[in-house]
Amino acid sequence: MKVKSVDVSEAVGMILGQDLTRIVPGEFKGVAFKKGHMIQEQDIPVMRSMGKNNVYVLKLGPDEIHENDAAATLAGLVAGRGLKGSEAAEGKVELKAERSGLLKVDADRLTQINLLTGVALATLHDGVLVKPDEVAAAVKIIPLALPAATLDKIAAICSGLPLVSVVPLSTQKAGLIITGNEVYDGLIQDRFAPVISQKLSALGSTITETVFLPDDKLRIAAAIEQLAGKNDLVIVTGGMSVDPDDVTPAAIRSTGAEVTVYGAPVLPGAMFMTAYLQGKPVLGIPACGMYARVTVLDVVLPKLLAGERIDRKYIAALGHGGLCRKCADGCRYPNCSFAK
Ligand SMILES: Nc1nc2c(c(=O)[nH]1)N[C@H]1C(S)=C(S)[C@@H](COP(=O)(O)OP(=O)(O)OC[C@H]3O[C@@H](n4cnc5c(N)ncnc54)[C@H](O)[C@@H]3O)O[C@H]1N2
Ligand code: MOO
Repeated sequence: MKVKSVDVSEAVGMILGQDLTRIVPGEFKGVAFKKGHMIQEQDIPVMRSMGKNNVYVLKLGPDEIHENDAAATLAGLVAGRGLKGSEAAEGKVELKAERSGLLKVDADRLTQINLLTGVALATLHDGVLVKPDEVAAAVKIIPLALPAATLDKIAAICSGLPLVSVVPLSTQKAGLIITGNEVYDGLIQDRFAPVISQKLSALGSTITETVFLPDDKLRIAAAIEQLAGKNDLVIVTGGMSVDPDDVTPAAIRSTGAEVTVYGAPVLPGAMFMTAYLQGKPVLGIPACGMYARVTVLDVVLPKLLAGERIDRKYIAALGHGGLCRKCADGCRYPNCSFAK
């Protein structure tokens, strides 16, 4: 990168090599044009009014890319579907969500890119829900000009596979089974159904049918099979722990469903179960899902609705951050460390 002095009238399209300060007594003193700015036609009279008839410009070498061009290229390489890039300015491009959905980030390749000198790529956490127009990631080029070879390395890391994307949630029908002798017999009023219904509808899905059953393994299993036949998803609440009356895990198993997880390193929600009955998810939700503001269900549901399989490895990885802080001054989830 070389610096040379040119007449401002010849500087259009060239890159300014220094900050230009403008002073209007009593009104303004500050940087009018920043180093790295690509000089535009309309800048010329302003520069002349500042007494600048000649300016220093940067001449990029054949293997150097201006920060804005490099940022735009980097953004294009890393962004997958559901994201749109802003105009590059000061070496930065923001990637905004085009729609609401689940943010997917490949954290390993993200680190590989950030290990390269001169580039910075920051994202929200993998697995968070984003709203339309929310900034989900930002790329920044650190020097004024980036070696072209760095972009080649990034292209190789991305190799056509986007690193960040937004996956829309599908609208699903769910069947709900509320277990518990005390609820079934009317000794206490059900408090679970409204909570599950609200959590699903907040994500655009619905409960089509709610069935109340005592702690009876065979009856719960039969209801699971029946509801799985009519819905995309079955949710069973209560009876998930270790008391003699806690028969929900055994009922789910007895349908022949493949249990991928029983026991999650997420508190609240440790006694959670995920199983698949003929490909349809069956979720066992422990009683904490009824009173705790946020549990493992809030973490898993968006993922499920984005079409992902809930397997043991995914649940095991939630352990790092899986402990809720139970903030005394009010819950801020999802803007906190829980299950990130
Ligand atoms: N010895 C152990 N005790 C407990 C364990 C354990 O591992 N060992 N786990 C604890 C954890 S963690 C949780 S969470 C709960 C899990 O509870 P369950 O899913 O088995 O829930 P239940 O025993 O069926 O009920 C507990 C409590 O909640 C009331 N309940 C249940 N469903 C409803 C409903 N639909 N509406 C209103 N209230 C409901 C129920 O009446 C009980 O009072 O277990 C811990 N204990
Ligand atoms: O399933 Mo209980 O999981 O942690 O409160």
